[in-house]
Amino acid sequence: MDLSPSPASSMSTSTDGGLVLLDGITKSFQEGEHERTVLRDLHAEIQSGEFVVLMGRSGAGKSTLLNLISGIDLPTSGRVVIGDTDLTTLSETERTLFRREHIGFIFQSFNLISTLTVAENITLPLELAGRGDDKERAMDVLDRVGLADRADSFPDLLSGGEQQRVALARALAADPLLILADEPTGNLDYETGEQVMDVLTELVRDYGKTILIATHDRTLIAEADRCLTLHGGQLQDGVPDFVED
Ligand SMILES: Nc1ncnc2c1ncn2[C@@H]1O[C@H](COP(=O)(O)OP(=O)(O)OP(=O)(O)O)[C@@H](O)[C@H]1O
Repeated sequence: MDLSPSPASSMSTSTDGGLVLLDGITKSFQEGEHERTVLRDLHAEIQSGEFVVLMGRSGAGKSTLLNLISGIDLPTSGRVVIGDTDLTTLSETERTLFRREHIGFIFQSFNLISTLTVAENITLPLELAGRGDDKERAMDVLDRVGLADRADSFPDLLSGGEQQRVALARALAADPLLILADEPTGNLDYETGEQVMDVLTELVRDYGKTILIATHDRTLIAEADRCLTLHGGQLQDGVPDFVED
């Protein structure tokens, strides 16, 4: 497989337009002598351009699933196919390269590098993906999240909401086809979380991105094309009928 950097838009989707295919995913963790199965023969497909919200009780396996889709972790069995690439056939290094090029990940805890400026936090992943030190691109996405004037600041000087907006800019900068967000507003107060989600929703729509967001925030369901709920190790279409923890 050729993993050399290429425009993300060149990645083809499977013949029926599916961008993400989860085919019989089972994920178990060893806990001492016991094996704990979190995901069990899970099947799902996400189409290119879809905005999907992932819900489920605490401990249902949302982070586990996002880690499998991003190739950070591997399933115990089953296939994770992104476009025409089966991540389960790649080495760890190949999965890292694939992730840099095609997937933007937004974490609950922002995960910015405190010793780099805001702009450098955005250009570093671009450099790692072989796209050079693209300051113009960094300034463009920073402008879109309303933080162009903070480009030379260090992340610790920014508020939580501002730091998460930088993380959104970083996720979008490499022009990935797929964005994964793991409770992106979990560390923010309600109002700031709403502002960050407004920016994220607008950018995802404007840039035509496919996004899967794990969240407990039911207000996001109205923004989404589809809601998937993790329950009993499997994905169900629709809104959870239980009260979230
Ligand atoms: N590396 C690991 N080793 C062992 N168990 C793990 C590991 N990662 C996750 N788990 C277990 O898998 C289950 C699902 O965890 P996960 O973090 O995916 O849930 P979640 O739905 O994201 O929860 P929350 O909404 O609280 O963030 C939990 O019981 C957790 O303890």
